[in-house]
Amino acid sequence: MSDPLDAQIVPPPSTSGVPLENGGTSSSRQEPTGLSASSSKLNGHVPNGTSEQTQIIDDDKKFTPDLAAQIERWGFRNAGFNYNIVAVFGSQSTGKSTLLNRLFGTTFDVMDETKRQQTTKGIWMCRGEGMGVMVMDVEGTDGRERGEDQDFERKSALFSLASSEVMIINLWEHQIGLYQGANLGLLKTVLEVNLGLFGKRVQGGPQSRTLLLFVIRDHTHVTPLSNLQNTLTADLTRIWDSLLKPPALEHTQLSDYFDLSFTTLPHKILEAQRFEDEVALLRERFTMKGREDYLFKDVYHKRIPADGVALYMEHIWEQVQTNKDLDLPTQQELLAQFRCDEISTTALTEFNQQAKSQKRTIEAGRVIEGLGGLMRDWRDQALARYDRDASRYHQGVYSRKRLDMHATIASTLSPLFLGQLKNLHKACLSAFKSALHAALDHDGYNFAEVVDKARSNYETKFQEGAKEACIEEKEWSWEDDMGLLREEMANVADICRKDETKKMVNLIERNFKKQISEPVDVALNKAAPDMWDRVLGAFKQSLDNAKSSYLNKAKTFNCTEDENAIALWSLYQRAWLALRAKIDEQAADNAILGKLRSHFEERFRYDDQGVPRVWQPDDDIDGEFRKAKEQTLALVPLYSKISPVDLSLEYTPPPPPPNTTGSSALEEDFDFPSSLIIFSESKCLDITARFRRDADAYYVEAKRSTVSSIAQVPYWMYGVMVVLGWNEAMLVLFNPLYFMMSLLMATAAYVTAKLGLTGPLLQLSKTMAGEIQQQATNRLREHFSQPVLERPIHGQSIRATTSTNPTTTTGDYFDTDAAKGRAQHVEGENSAFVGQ
Ligand SMILES: Nc1nc2c(ncn2[C@@H]2O[C@H](COP(=O)(O)OP(=O)(O)OP(=O)(O)O)[C@@H](O)[C@H]2O)c(=O)[nH]1
Repeated sequence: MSDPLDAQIVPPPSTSGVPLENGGTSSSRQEPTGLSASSSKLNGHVPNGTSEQTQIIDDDKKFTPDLAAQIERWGFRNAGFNYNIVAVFGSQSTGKSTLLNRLFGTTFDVMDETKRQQTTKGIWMCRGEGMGVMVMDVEGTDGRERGEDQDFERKSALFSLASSEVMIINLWEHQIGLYQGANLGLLKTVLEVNLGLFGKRVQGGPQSRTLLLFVIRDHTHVTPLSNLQNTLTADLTRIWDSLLKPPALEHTQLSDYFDLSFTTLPHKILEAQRFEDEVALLRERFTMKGREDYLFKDVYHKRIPADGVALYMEHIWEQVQTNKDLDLPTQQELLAQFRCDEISTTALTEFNQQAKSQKRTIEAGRVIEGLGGLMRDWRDQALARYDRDASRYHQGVYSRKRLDMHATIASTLSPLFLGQLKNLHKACLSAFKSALHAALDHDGYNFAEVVDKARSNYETKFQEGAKEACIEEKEWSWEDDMGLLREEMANVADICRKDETKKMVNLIERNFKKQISEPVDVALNKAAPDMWDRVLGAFKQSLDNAKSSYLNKAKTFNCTEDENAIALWSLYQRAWLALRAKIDEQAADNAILGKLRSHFEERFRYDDQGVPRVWQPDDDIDGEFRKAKEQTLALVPLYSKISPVDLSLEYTPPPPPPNTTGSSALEEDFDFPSSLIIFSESKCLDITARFRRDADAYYVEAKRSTVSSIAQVPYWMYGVMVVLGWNEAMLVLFNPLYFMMSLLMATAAYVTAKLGLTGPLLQLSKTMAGEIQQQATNRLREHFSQPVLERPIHGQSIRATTSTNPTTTTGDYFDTDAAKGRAQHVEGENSAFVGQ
């Protein structure tokens, strides 16, 4: 018999002697040459467990619950089929136990010579010493203790036949030929129960045979073995023929079920040595597998794995006890089911612990590296454990239970696989996002390339991880998850693309604003009829630049034509609004008034060469004022609307592309025609009025400046001063004190000049003088800004509403003529003041 696990079974240690009756040992008793070696060779895979005997069926016909444990103690737990069972059958006190102890080194009790009463009650079992044999000592038949009760005899025969490979029939030589003495009744029982037991299987051909080994004791050599053998064979055949067989078995032969073997042993006491020698030779037939007359042939084996023997025997005995039909195949199947379940449960317990160890990690959302390998290991280990123990049982049951076990394993591992897929999915998606953002943080990326690279990278990672974890290729699948991941990555890329497109448009818009800022400032600050031509020219130029930079970048974004159309449309709108914002900045109230004022000043306060004018009393201030004012006021309508002189420069925004609804917030607010108007009509009037007030103030100031020039000190006054101050000068020159002081001052002036301090001193003096002048001017202005009526001036009064400060004017606007009249009043006042 071959078993893949045989090699793992530890060989039993050799023994120096075999136990004799009642547990004694005989060191004098020699094992036949080569026995130890051969038995070790034969049963090397079975550990040499204890030879302690156990009563498997007691006097009350009860089966022991301890057999399984005992078999394990004997070391047969993992022996598989590498064991043999032998039973002995025969009349009471015919030396059965003695024979077994001698043959197998067992420790069965032997009858006490002095009492001559039954020793073996029920059925006992013991492990053969140094060999993988379970030996059954069956209660003797014809026992006076059981009297006419042959029930146990029958049952024990049935039980022995169902379990053992070799049944030793033990009988005295002198019993042969006698009906009772030769145990013919016993033999009849054996054959009868055999029919009931194995008869059913004859229809399909006998599958298991049993060896009946006749051991003829106290052989005197008077009758040769061959004669005894013939007699016994004839008796058996006769009994077989006389049996009432079921019709289907009518023509079956004894040899269909049994092999017969015969041997003799001399008298144990009279020929002690020969007895021992013969026993040793017989023992070799049990232990030396290579011998031709080896007794434990494979064909006799009942094919019950060692770990199931106890259970099998228990079931058999239960059936026998309840007088039920003993159907061995069914029993074997039942046993297989029971044992396969047990083995599977044991294997699954360890498997479940292994699977549970990784469950938490998966539930925590982490990906377990090499989970597939782990799961494969757990599964294979569990199946291997199951195969090792269960494959020896009924093949149908074994395969069926294996499938069940496989399904259980798959269903236990499935949540781990699904969890791993989920975690893998999440991890890949998040890594994809990070990779995308990391790549986009660098300048000069190609969006399409970045997305393709990241997508293929994480698709491959997911695929590899999923494939690795998918250990049930037929039942589990990951392709749907892969599809989902692809979709989600596409969505992420799409969102990212839109964000990046927005960023790009914003950047282009910023650049656009920078580009148009200066040309617009320059054009609007220098008002000219072609002012808008220059603004729109710069706008179009910048817009073309913006469009080409968008299209260049958009190529790498894989944008569709529609998306490009929408983005460009939005860009045009934003560009136009940016231009409008820039214009609004330049056309704000104060800014536009400033522009008008400076335009007016350029023309009114400076001459044609750009030199500031010093108004002389005979200058045509009114004419210049009117001219400059009209020219400036002509700018207001120019500023009020964007309208180029060259119509080709007119800008018309492109129509919105189809399907743009909701795509841009600008769409609803954007009204291009009204955006061309910078000032409304009322605003124009307002600006005009405000400018006029400013211009009037300039006019008044110009007029006043002529008065100031008239008020200058005449040159002859200096001559008068010299004449009148002559005496004082002489006084200084001729007075030593004054002279010394003058000399000191002159020296100080010289030193100052030499030290280069003249400049700072002059500057200081100038500043001081300027400050004094300023103070004086302010005082004078304050004085003149009071209503004339409040001042002690003769002459006629003027209206109290006038003021020199244009910004504080609160009265009605007055036109040029009114200003002229008012200036004349002021002029009169100033003359009066100077006169004073
Ligand atoms: N004449 C003779 N006596 C033997 C032989 N072998 C054993 N005996 C004796 O027969 C007696 C019964 O021996 P057991 O071995 O107890 O016989 P048994 O058949 O096991 O007896 P039970 O278990 O009571 O049925 C003992 O006194 C033995 O010494 C033998 O070969 N020849």
